[in-house]
Amino acid sequence: MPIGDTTLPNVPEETILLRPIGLVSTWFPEKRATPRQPGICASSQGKLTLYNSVFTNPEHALEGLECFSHMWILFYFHKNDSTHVRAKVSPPRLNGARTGVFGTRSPHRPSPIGLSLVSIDKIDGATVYFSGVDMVDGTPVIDIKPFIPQYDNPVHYESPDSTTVPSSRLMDGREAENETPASASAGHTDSVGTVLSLGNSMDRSSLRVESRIGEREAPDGEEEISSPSTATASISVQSERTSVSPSTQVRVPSWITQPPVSKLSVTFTDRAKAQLEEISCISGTVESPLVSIKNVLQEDPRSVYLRERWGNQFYTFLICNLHVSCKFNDCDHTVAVFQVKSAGKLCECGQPEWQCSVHGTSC
Ligand SMILES: C[S@@+](CC[C@H](N)C(=O)[O-])C[C@H]1O[C@@H](n2cnc3c(N)ncnc32)[C@H](O)[C@@H]1O
Repeated sequence: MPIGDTTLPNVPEETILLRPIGLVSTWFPEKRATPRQPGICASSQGKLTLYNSVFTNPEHALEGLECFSHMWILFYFHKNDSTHVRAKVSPPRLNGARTGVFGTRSPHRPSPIGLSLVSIDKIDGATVYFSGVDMVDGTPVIDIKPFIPQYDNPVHYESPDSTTVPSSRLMDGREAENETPASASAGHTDSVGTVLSLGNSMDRSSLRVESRIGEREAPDGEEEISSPSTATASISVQSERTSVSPSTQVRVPSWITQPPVSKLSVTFTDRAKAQLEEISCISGTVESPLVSIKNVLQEDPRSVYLRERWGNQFYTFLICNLHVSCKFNDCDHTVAVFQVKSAGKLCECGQPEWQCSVHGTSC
């Protein structure tokens, strides 16, 4: 087909049918307070169970995936309320500024497909257990693919032994082997012109971070009127290795590296702590939910609309078997958890009862 010809043969403009391969189970029954990217709750676990209908033996399709530490999940934003998609969205971390939907990771897009990089914990039959969750419970999965830094990372280079590239931090905060410097750039940012060493002796790569005004990712797609941001920044990945070509420069806007909104400080009242401890006696799983609650709240899960319209408001959400109530204080960038109630027991299999379809109410 000639370049520029926008008509594709045999692909009707509005009807590409895709078949989900399975569903994910996560701790987040609602969109509200679901982490905006997998790295926010890097240790929060989810699982993907393949449908029997896709393959007669779905576990066969997973053979070989266990050799990889991470995988991409492509999923369908099935809980989007509106079918009306706008060209510009207001990501919460852009603090009200609008930007083009394709310049964001907003769920509100013409083809509502999500893309998350997660860490593979275990594969058991037709189920993949993973860490790093930004999906609502029950989200349909369209596809999964192994994460291959040699393919997926623009800073591709040949290492001397061709398989060993330096270990460094991935976006989900875990250590991973076979990772190249660019994906390690998140979280290693500094002010204008700072050169950051990745600290590995093998490739001696360094990051030059040139950023001006700060903003950051994590859109929720809400449309609100506000002044557009003109902030720009670039991250140049520089390497002393000769095999790295100029095309390895990676650029992101400064709202990824330096958000205009600060992280919140999360506190628990004594009452909330006591309630958590009490629930922990029942479920025995409080430590991770506690960490997850903190991680969710410090990133401010509210939409810009909620934040601007309702200011220092009470906010409640569900996480695992917990119903959490808190209060934001936007003046001092704090959020206090004042109540944690049980939102149902945990099933004997360790999942919240609302989530367990196998055991249901019998346990
Ligand atoms: C900002 S998106 C990012 C998803 C993915 N990492 C990406 O970049 O494409 C994550 C947010 O989408 C929303 N979300 C998650 N699962 C969803 C679903 N099944 N339907 C609708 N919205 C969903 C939640 O509000 C979550 O915080």
